[in-house]
Amino acid sequence: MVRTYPYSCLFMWMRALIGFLVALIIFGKSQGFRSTLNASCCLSAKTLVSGVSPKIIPKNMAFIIGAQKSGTTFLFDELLNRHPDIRGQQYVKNGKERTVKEPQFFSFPVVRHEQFAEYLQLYSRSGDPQDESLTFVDASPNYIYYPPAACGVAAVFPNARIIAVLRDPVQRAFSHWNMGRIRSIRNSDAEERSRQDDASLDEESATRGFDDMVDRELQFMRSRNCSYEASRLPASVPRPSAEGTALISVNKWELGQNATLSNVASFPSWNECYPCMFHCGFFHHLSSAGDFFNSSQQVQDPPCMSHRAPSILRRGLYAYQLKWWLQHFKPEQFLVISHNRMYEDPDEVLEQVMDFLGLDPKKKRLKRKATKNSGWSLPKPENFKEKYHAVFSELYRYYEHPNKELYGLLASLPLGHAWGNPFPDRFQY
Ligand SMILES: Nc1ncnc2c1ncn2[C@@H]1O[C@H](COP(=O)(O)OS(=O)(=O)O)[C@@H](OP(=O)(O)O)[C@H]1O
Repeated sequence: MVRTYPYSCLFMWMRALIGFLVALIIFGKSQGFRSTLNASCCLSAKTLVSGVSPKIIPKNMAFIIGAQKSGTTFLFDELLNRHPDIRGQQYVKNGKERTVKEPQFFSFPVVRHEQFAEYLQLYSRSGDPQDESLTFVDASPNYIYYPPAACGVAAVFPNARIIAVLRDPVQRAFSHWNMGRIRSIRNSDAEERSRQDDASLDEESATRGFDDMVDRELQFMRSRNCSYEASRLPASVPRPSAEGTALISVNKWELGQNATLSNVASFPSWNECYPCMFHCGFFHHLSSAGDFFNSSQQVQDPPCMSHRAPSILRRGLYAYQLKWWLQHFKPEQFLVISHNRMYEDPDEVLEQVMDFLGLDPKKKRLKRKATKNSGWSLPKPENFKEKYHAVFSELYRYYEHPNKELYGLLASLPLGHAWGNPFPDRFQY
């Protein structure tokens, strides 16, 4: 038998249905950012958080996301020194308590909740995660560069404080190359060392000099239309393909309302340019981040490998990396610090960071004279000023446009206040 409804009843139902749909749209709008994130992003909050006791998830997390070689070690060490409510991951080695600066947990898209539990447990060794006066810090300077990190952190710590220290990208690139060079010297055995030219050593490509590394990476970026040079990327240049994997799409955060980003439309986003870092072939087969380092898969996917190494120039393209992070967090969650300012006036910058983190001012430890050169400060090769003079000049020209984009981005956001002067326009020896 077919039931019929009087019009008034039908009207009520329709009203209820419309009300329900409106509520759904409103709710969806407020949640849309996050649900899109979970659906299409590298790391789902549900996967991670399920199976982990909420009691071990810190109430306050802060992330020093980079950039690599920008004084992040100094910043992390000094924060721990200057405020008792700052905590890092803690573990015991050879009977001694140690603090981990760089957990690097969110750099990898393949992580399981067991590993997340382990990540959290190391924090809970240094304090009660539920204690709201404490701030737990993860200072992994490669987070700014790896797209999965932004969505991973947002998925589990949506209220996190994000700190970025940015250094002149040319000096940063050189410091990075120099670190690889020195590591390579330390790692290679004596016989190997005697055969190699000291200045040409590098961890990723053991015999390359700085100029060679720069050339190689520039060519790679240009071949993909992902060098972010204004002269090379007119609006008509086709956007890079997704390399067989789904492009990551997230709704834009409210950034657009205030920001006046000059040419968002003509440049591919950071994750469009390097989508491989999300779903890279070698990541598919691995069950843990640890496996990555040991796996032979690393060499089985050459196109993806070139996304990872070498990357001394790409790591200095801060504007595009920050725009990606800004799609996951509100602008007021960020503090961007100029490396130069931190070097010139470490006390003032550290005060600013502690205030940003909302730490109890009464508990600040007595101001101590900061050691200017703590962290990694490595000997530079002889004759590097003469040897690399031309390439330094070329790089200052190269970064002119990306830096301009960065300054525009910072000026248009409420985080601009922590920023100092623009980067120097020549190499400071
Ligand atoms: N106070 C202060 N202010 C600014 N810069 C400083 C400071 N202390 C150390 N440094 C320099 O920072 C460089 C190391 O950076 P990181 O600690 O971020 O390196 S790492 O990514 O963790 O390897 C490294 O740069 P280079 O010496 O050019 O390699 C350090 O000398």
